Amino acid sequence: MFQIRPHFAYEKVINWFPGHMAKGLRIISEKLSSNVVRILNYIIIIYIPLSAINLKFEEIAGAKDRVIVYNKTDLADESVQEQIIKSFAKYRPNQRVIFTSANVDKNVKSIIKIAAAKAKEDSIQYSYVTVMVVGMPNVGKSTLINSMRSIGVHKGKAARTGALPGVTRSVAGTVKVLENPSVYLIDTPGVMIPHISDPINSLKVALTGGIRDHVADLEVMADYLLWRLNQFGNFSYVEKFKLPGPTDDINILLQAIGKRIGALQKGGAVDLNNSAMFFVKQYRQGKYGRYTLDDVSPEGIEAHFTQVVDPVLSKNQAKKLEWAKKTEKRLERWRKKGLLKGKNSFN
Ligand SMILES: Nc1nc2c(ncn2[C@@H]2O[C@H](COP(=O)(O)OP(=O)(O)OP(=O)(O)O)[C@@H](O)[C@H]2O)c(=O)[nH]1
Repeated sequence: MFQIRPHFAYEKVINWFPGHMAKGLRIISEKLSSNVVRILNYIIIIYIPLSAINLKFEEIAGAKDRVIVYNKTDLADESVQEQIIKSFAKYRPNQRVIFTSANVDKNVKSIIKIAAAKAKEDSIQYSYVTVMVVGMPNVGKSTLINSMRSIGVHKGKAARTGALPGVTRSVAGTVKVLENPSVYLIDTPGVMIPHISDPINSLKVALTGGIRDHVADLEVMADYLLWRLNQFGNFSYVEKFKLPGPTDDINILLQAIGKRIGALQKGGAVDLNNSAMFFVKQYRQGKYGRYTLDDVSPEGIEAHFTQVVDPVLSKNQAKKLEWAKKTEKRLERWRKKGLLKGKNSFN
């Protein structure tokens, strides 16, 4: 009889934080702390609205004016948007949230309007506004920049896009997206969460395309996807791959997929990795419906903000304060010894 596993057992954490991301994060942080960037466009992929919040961005953004852009709305459950708006109103009342499908220019104009309003707000002090676009890999940053440019100044592509995560590898120059008032954008490399602590969250990020597939295990991703589809009561894979009925066994499904698409090895055995890749890619293209993988019930969101986001941010804040105090003490010692002139310059 068909039964779904009560829990998905997975203990490994998939972490992907290559050197270009660490460097990108450093430069993003420097530019943000200068006055060059006045708005931060923080893009999150909608089908993991909570797991994809990169607390590193939250931390370095500080009080900078920001717009949270949930992109790829064409691939996720639309009813989730209302829940997200409510939760931001409660936990982040100063942050604006916008839902876009950058690949078809949907709702992109709203972001240009926000930037234009900011430029007009203090036009005496500034003659233009610069918006930095940040987000995890593959969320659609470059696509959004191209879309804003096409809508705002009717010009073609400025940023390279690609289906693989990690296409943009360095912080680029500025791209003009509006003439009057002048609005510029800065594209940045996708920066992954430096250390994802929850194994299932890391699996979700990999499944939705944020981590290069060779770093994660495609068969495990496919297994998790199957388990979630079964949970949602979505058995469309049965007909698609001519199975006798639903299954909770990824091997049965991958065998069927391999035979159907001809993913076979030399001796005729099914190539499980290629079959898994086919299944996962189809999901990423929205071929299994529009599902959100995080728990976005009011309780789920509340738990995320109060038990995950806020404790991590306040812990990091406390660490920073402690570090600042230690530095001040050290400088004071050096000043007493006569090693420092004035506030903190050396003799
Ligand atoms: N379905 C859908 N696909 C999108 C959307 N926006 C972008 N994409 C696709 O997502 C993939 C990644 O887009 P990019 O714009 O290259 O993403 P990025 O965030 O710049 O990627 P990195 O260079 O890895 O940081 C591309 O295949 C885009 O066509 C969207 O709103 N909906």
